[in-house]
Amino acid sequence: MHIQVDSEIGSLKALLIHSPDSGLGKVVPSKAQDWLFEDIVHLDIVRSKEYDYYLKILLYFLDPDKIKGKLQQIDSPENSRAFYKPDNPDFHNSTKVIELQNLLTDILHDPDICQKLTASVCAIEGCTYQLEQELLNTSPSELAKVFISGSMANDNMIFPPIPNFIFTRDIGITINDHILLNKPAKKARARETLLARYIFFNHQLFKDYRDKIIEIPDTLQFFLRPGEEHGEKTTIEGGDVMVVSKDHVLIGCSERTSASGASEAIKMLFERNVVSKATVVKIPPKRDFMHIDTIFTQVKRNMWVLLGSIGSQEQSKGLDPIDYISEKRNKEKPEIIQFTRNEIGSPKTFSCIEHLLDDISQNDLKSNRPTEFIYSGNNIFPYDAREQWTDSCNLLAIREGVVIGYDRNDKTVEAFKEKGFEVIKASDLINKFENGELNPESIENTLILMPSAELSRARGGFHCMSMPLLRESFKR
Ligand SMILES: NC(=[NH2+])NCCC[C@H](N)C(=O)O
Repeated sequence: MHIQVDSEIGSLKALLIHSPDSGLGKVVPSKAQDWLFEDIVHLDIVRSKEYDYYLKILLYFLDPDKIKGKLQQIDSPENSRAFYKPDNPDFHNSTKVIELQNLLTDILHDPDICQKLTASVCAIEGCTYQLEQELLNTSPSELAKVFISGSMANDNMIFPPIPNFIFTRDIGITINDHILLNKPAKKARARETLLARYIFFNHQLFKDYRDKIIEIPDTLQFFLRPGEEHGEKTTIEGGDVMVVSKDHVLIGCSERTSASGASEAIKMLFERNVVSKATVVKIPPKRDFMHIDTIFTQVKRNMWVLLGSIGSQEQSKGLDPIDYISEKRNKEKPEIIQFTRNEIGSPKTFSCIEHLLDDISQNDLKSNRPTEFIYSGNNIFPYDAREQWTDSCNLLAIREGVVIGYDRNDKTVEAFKEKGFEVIKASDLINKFENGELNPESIENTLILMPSAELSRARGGFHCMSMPLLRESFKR
């Protein structure tokens, strides 16, 4: 396995994903908020009417042999979605679109690892010794399901599910040939981190990269502080880390990534020579902005989608006295601080997000065209905020100019069309691929729309639902 990601938009060649497991269908309303869902989702619809399309699109672009010309067969009712079920013998088993659950199953075949991981999971979930023994007698593929869904084969819930495991972006980030593991802010995501750590350090796939995995330790001061709740934990989640060029990484300081998390990450990336420039984007610690990738992502070397209220627009003062009296307008303004490896002591600042993104497009990526911005909800209130909440700004670039997003963000879609983008529903695109009318190589400047009514309730988009491992090197 070759691992290398040096941009947000180079052609995607391999990624880690996790398809919605039965745990998503066990979120209860009283725990939805604690488990970081705002609502409960309908599992069957999330899978067969929504996520399966994501998988088909990914396979068509990354691993077409698995799917091309075979869809009628794959999707025929008598196959009951076997192709999409990780534990089924007819699972697609792509080595480009890689399912985390299967990597977990693989490592659990090693008795030593199985024992250690079972003990660790039982420790963090407070299981009895007897339950631990029972789990040790469970087959690797079943055990992987239990660790992820929290339920035994007989459907008994033994610990909470980890429904956010579908957001593979957040568990780790590939930065060039290194993998930065997360340190989650929320308890609901702790087991995901444990499983991911075991996978990256033990799976054969990553065996050449073990000394390139970066883990962020807690600071000593943290555990010496009195009390149970620590406001200033060292935390970092993948949605806050963006590799915008081979030398430059953005790190959000947000509800999920603390100042010390960002600072430790920068120090380690500089020490190991992974990048030479790191920019911290400090955003308000709000639920709807949980990570920086919920408010902006990249579409092309000179094009970005973002939420206008955190950009320059809102800050410009007009002829209304309130602009000068009220502080409110500036509250959402991010603070942007850029460090370079050799001059940490003299950071540079940017006055607004557009200036930073423009600098990246022009100077890091050497775009020879003016930088353009597409705004959530076409920058019209209240659609800007509504559509950001349903991930209008959280797009996954399959390659430069070809991005995947939700079908529910109508005004943002209009904004894309105004910039000359083709907009096509995933199901139509797949049909056109199947009947030969279109082929993945020739698609450009396109926004692919995924069905989203249920999936969007999980509060993340396709940028969150992907952890790129390999992108074609970005040519400047
Ligand atoms: N990179 C992201 N924006 N991830 C979104 C994660 C959504 C998830 N429900 C959470 O709150 O943790």
